[in-house]
Amino acid sequence: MTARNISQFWEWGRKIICVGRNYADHAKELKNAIPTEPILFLKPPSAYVREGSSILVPRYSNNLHHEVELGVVIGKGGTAIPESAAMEHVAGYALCLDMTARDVQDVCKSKGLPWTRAKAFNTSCPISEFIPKERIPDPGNVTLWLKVNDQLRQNGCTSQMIFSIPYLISYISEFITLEEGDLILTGTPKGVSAVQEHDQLQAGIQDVVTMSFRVDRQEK
Ligand SMILES: O=C(O)/C=C/C(=O)CC(=O)C(=O)O
Ligand SMILES: [Mg+2]
Repeated sequence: MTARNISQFWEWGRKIICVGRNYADHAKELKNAIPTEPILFLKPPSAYVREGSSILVPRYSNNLHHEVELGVVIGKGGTAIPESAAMEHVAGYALCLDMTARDVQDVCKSKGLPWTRAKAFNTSCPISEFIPKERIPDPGNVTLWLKVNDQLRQNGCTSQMIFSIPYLISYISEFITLEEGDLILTGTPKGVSAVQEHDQLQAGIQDVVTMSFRVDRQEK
C-alpha cells in the first residue's frame, strides 16, 4: 500500500469540523449574540473543491455567501487533548472558504433546524494547498483576506478569534476523536457577502498563500 501524504489531506475522506461565530465582528454583522462556548457544525469530505474547479451555487439558493477562514489540519489524532498539548497535534494549515447558502441558513434558523443544507453541499469547502506548520509560526496572528472581482470584502486577523486554536482542539476532542487528516475551520471575520454566477473569488493568508475560484451555478 502506498503511504498517504498529509499534503493531500482532502483525499482522505476525513472530517471537516467548522466553528461558527468565532469572531465578534462577524457575529454582530449577522445580529447574533457573542458565543460563550464554541458553536460547531460539520461538512462532509464531498464539500471539498480545489483550485481549477468552480464553486457551485446550489439550485435551491439565491444568496450564497463567502466566509474566508483559517483551516487547521490535524497531523496526530487524539481524544481529550489538553490545551497545553494541542499544537503538537497540528500538521499544518489551509486557507478555506465556508460557502454558506445564507437564505437556506436563515430558514433553518427560524425553524430551529440544523444548518446542513446551507453549509454542507458539494463545493461548500474550497481549500488552498496544504501549508506546513512551520510556514505559519503564529497562527493566532495572521491576516486573512478575500476579494470578489478584485473588490476587497473581508480582511481580518486571527488574533480576533474568540476561542483560540489550542482551545478549539481541546474542546472538540473532548467529544469527537480527532484523526490525522481532519480539518478544523476556525470561523470567519466580518465582511461576508453574496456571490453571483461568474464571479471570481481571490483569497489569501498574508504572504503565505493565495487561491482563486470562479463561481458557477449548479446545472438544472
Ligand atoms: O448564525 C448565523 O447567522 C450564521 C453563522 C455562521 O454562518 C457561522 C459561521 O460559519 C462562521 O462564523 O464562520
Ligand atoms: Mg464559517
